[in-house]
Amino acid sequence: MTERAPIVTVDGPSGAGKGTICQLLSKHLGWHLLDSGAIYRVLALAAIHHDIELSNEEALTLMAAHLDVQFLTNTDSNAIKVVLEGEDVTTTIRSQECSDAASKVAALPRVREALLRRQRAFSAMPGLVADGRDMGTVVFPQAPAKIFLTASAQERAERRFNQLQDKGFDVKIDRLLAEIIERDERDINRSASPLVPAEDALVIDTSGISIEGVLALVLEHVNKKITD
Ligand SMILES: Nc1ncnc2c1ncn2[C@@H]1O[C@H](COP(=O)(O)OP(=O)(O)OP(=O)(O)O)[C@@H](O)[C@H]1O
Ligand SMILES: Nc1ccn([C@@H]2O[C@H](COP(=O)(O)O)[C@@H](O)[C@H]2O)c(=O)n1
Repeated sequence: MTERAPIVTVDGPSGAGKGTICQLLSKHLGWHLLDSGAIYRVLALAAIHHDIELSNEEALTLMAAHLDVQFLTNTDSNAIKVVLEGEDVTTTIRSQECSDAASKVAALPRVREALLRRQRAFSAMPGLVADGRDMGTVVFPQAPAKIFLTASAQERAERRFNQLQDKGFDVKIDRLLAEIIERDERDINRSASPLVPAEDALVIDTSGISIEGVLALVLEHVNKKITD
């Protein structure tokens, strides 16, 4: 019988620290990493490139099933390089336009359905750390360790502000806060796979906790559920 890879799911709203924690955790454990948000971002970018309306569920579902995308992991840092139709789009998909477009295509039920198999294919030995909105509820409901990271919208906007300022972008905190609230509302209120903690998830409010502090809490839970 083939052994099932252990899975840790990390869900939560934008800016809660999922990507940061998942990269550190996957490196620490030596496990694979799924950045499911990047899949929705890539699909949104492909739609923009091919002039497909972000509400055209039929065309987007077809595109989702045939998307020519590669996720290449840097073995030193576990950072992921994203290649769409032969082009490195790692930075492009992080733009505000792609964030907004991704949350629009992600609200379409058939698009989500079409991406399920692609996401589940990331599960492989020795294990998987899966980052997203519905990893613990829909994509990997059988995962033994589930985490839901959150923080106040104000704190998440401030984190994003610092992140973008460090990269040299001219950003306004009020605009970032409004965008975070708008994206939260769309993710929480959609009918398909809404953003909600799995019943068996450990919810961690990371407001005022350092990245190292959050990682320690996550590792404690993972050790209890999986590696102990
Ligand atoms: N606990 C924390 N304390 C302070 N800053 C943090 C913390 N966690 C993450 N950050 C910082 O917040 C920013 C956003 O974090 P990250 O990209 O990991 O969030 P995310 O939940 O993956 O967001 P998204 O879903 O939009 O991709 C980064 O600059 C990161 O360094
Ligand atoms: N499992 C997921 C992951 C992401 N989304 C949607 O994609 C948007 C971008 O995700 P990031 O994590 O990269 O910020 C996000 O706002 C969600 O709308 C999703 O629905 N399910």
